[in-house]
Amino acid sequence: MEFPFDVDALLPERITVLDQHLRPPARRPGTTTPARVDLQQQIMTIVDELGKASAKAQHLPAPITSASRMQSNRHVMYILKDTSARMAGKGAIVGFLKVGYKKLFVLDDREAHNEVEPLCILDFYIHESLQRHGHGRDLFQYMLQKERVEPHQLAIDRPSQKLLKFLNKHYNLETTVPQVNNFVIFEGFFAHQHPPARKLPPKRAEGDIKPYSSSDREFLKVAVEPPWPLNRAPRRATPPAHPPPRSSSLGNSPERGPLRPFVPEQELLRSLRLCPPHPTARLLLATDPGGSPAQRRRTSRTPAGLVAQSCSYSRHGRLNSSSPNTGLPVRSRSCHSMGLGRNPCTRFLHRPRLHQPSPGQWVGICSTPGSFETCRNVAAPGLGDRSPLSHLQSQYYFSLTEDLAKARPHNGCIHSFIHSTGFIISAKSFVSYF
Ligand SMILES: CC(=O)SCCNC(=O)CCNC(=O)[C@H](O)C(C)(C)COP(=O)(O)OP(=O)(O)OC[C@H]1O[C@@H](n2cnc3c(N)ncnc32)[C@H](O)[C@@H]1OP(=O)(O)O
Repeated sequence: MEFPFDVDALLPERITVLDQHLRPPARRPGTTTPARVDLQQQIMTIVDELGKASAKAQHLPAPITSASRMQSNRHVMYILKDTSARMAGKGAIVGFLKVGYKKLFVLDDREAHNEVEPLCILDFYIHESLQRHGHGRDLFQYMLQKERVEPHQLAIDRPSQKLLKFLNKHYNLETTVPQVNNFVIFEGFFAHQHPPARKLPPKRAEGDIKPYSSSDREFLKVAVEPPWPLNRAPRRATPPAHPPPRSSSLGNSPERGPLRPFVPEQELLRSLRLCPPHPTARLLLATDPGGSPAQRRRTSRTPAGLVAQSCSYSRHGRLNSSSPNTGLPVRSRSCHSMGLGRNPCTRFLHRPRLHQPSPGQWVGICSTPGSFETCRNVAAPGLGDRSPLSHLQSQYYFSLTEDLAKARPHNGCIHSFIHSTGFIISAKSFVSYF
């Protein structure tokens, strides 16, 4: 990739490492030095152009690498310059590799959750005219040495087919450990729990819960795939027919498509709290023995969820049949079809109806796409005990109890799922419930 300025002088080394400051490297002695601000502008132009080229190569609707994203994240970019004779003069850029540490919740091969902070491969691109010439390997190898990591310790953010083949060829990475998020990890990831895959403290204060561990590609999300556990892929020994993010990366592996604005979780939650109840909800609340949402939030036992009765989904595919566990009526009708699915106020309607969870039982919720929270369902009065599982990347509720495998998404309704009792549980209602 060529630029209208002297790339060769701007980046004296074959590989340049950039962090969030995007500082221009020191220039070779004897080189004329333009104003520092101009140099930084040139660096930013390179980063932006590389990001665009990478997005195009990966058929992404928008770049996931840009100067502004670099400045707002603690990512590291390795930029490879073309040092060949044909590029004598202004020089050219061959490609780049972007990495960064991310707090992730990953499943091990026993499907146990592990909170780790591995180095992640976030973006990787070699110019089309120079692919399969070993440049990618040079860059990758340099990064491994600089970051002092082994390939199997890495987590890869939605790798492309080419990258999977690359990792297989150069580093023998083949068998993946299925995940519920967009990240792909390989066998051996848990073999060495020394940094960079450092385990995080098991618990953190409620206020610390943040919607983090999101994939850099999260904001590109548009379509909702069948959620976990429905889309669970078996452990495989060979690279998948489709890129793992779409097949083995479970839960939120969107198809690439047009951009949709991402609503931050806190914003959504704020709006949830401020949002007046849905008119129907008001009606229900008026006759609700459970009292105000605040009261319910402090109650671990709830009366039957009204909408759970009127808007539930039959796992047995019968209309107006009864739930096998509760005897209550269930119908194959989605929240969306009732016009309720995306209304935050439906939390009042989708009253959680767990089958009297026992003290200390874990139940999971997802409050917004791309973030996840869990609450310990405590029998004692008071607020539920928030867990650090907020890092889990799932668009769906799920239960961490023995019912987990039976939990199913509500038909097309991304904010609710069907508990094994047959009741619809809304993530949002759960937030307010606790
Ligand atoms: C987390 C993420 O960043 S996912 C996005 C990864 N980036 C992309 O998919 C963008 C387009 N692809 C590229 O930019 C490059 O192909 C990269 C970065 C994946 C690899 O860089 P390269 O310089 O081509 O790699 P290098 O030459 O060192 O290794 C070649 C090997 O990579 C794999 N590979 C590279 N290109 C291809 C391709 N078109 N088809 C299949 N495999 C490929 C193969 O294993 C290949 O070995 P082979 O030629 O013997 O089959």
